[in-house]
Amino acid sequence: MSCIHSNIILIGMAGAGKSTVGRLLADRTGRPYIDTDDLISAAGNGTLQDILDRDGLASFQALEERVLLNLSCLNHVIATGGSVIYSRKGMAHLKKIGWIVFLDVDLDELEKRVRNQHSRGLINPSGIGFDALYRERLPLYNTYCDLRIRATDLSPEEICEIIVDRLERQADKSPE
Ligand SMILES: Nc1ncnc2c1ncn2[C@@H]1O[C@H](COP(=O)(O)OP(=O)(O)O)[C@@H](O)[C@H]1O
Ligand SMILES: O=C(O)C1=C[C@@H](OP(=O)(O)O)[C@@H](O)[C@H](O)C1
Ligand SMILES: [Mg+2]
Repeated sequence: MSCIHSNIILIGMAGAGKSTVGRLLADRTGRPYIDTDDLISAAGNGTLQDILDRDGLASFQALEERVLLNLSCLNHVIATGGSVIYSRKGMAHLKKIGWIVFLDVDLDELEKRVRNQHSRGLINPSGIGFDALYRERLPLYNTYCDLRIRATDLSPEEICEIIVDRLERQADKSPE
């Protein structure tokens, strides 16, 4: 989908910077900001880890899918949680309503940023380590994205700049 009037949707591993970049990008572009983690928290009455501990993995994933399918906004910046790529229906919906940007950060850097792997509410259906989770998810992020940014050595401002630049180039190409 063209990125001009649609939502800009950030995907990537936990710790990739989706929420940080999302807020910045919303400020820069004047678009409202949504974090699907906040919607899950509100709908599930608790932190993500609380919901996971209380209701279990399948319920969490059903709730996440419901939240994704209920998104009907236009022109927003949407930061997702790292686990969205496990919902085929949810991702099909996101593809329809937005332009999907994958923040691709190397495993070493993610491990430095995500120290609280066991209390962070990570969705890990196969029960594997963080490195294996990264390898399991990488092809999914790559499959679903419209733009991949190799973000390991970039600041949030630089990532934001790349996305804004792409938006502006897209706008230049569109007919009046
Ligand atoms: N580009 C970046 N460079 C360095 N640290 C970053 C960058 N983006 C985010 N961070 C830091 O990484 C951590 C996770 O960021 P966050 O935005 O919550 O990621 P996500 O929403 O993808 O899980 C935070 O401590 C944040 O300050
Ligand atoms: O990667 C994951 O399994 C998850 C990442 C979290 O969001 P962030 O990617 O914003 O950290 C949150 O959605 C949930 O705890 C599951
Ligand atoms: Mg986040």
